[in-house]
Amino acid sequence: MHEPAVVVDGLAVRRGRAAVFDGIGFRIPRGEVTGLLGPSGCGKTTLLRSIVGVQAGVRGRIEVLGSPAGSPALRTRVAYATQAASVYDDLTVRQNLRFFARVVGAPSGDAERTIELVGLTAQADRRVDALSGGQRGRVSLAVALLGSPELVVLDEPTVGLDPVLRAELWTLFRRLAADGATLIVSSHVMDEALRCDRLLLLRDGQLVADTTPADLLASTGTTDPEAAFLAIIASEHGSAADPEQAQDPSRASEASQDPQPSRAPHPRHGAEADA
Ligand SMILES: Nc1ncnc2c1ncn2[C@@H]1O[C@H](COP(=O)(O)OP(=O)(O)OP(=O)(O)O)[C@@H](O)[C@H]1O
Repeated sequence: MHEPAVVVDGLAVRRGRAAVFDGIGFRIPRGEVTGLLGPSGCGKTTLLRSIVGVQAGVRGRIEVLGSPAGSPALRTRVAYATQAASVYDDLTVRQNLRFFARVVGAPSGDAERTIELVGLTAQADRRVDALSGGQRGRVSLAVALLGSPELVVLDEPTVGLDPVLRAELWTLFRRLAADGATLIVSSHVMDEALRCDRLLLLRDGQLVADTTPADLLASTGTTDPEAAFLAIIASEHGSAADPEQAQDPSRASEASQDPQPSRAPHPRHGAEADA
């Protein structure tokens, strides 16, 4: 049995004056796709940033591939694609990939491999500023996949994509895991839960479930993950779930939505630590 890819114990994170997490813990197994799901503002990005080692104000233990999160030894082994596409607008897709391939020391040919992986071969010679939002996101994803990292951390990679593209990306995630990579994929679209091997469900900085899709549905007696999430919330509070949220759990904490600003040009190295 392999060591888990990620071990988190007693994680507490403060951002500004507020505590986002106050002592959560879990394990993420290797070679699987773990979905990090929960409403907007629940702490998904903060947790991903903590795992990647770019979040300030972190207490507790986070081990990634056997080393403390953020260790220099993890630089080429862990990839992180933020919500903001972190690529150069005035370069073509291919130029971006070739540039970042040199930065991370990826083998020659890796630029072409990752362009193909994310389905951008036809756009390879287009400048990034001439691409759609979804295509730009996929350029960022291709950069993250350079050098075949062992752990791939993706913050809402399917947001804003049409259903066909979403399905294609999930096929790619499954393929990467089948080839041995560990993926952590955040989403506030509960339907995506069913595509994961494991699920971490967050709400207001609390880990409300650490489970599998099958167990989530079985334990809540529901047939869709959105209803399951609401059933968990309801059981925690001993009350019926809010029918408003039943329409769209992402509305639960919309007031605290706070998009991440654009980060460092290289997703692999993420951003400087901030609040
Ligand atoms: N730079 C910051 N400074 C202070 N508080 C922040 C900062 N960024 C986020 N927060 C707060 O931390 C909490 C968790 O935010 P986070 O971005 O991790 O949530 P999320 O689940 O990723 O949300 P979304 O799905 O909208 O991206 C929220 O209450 C948010 O307002």
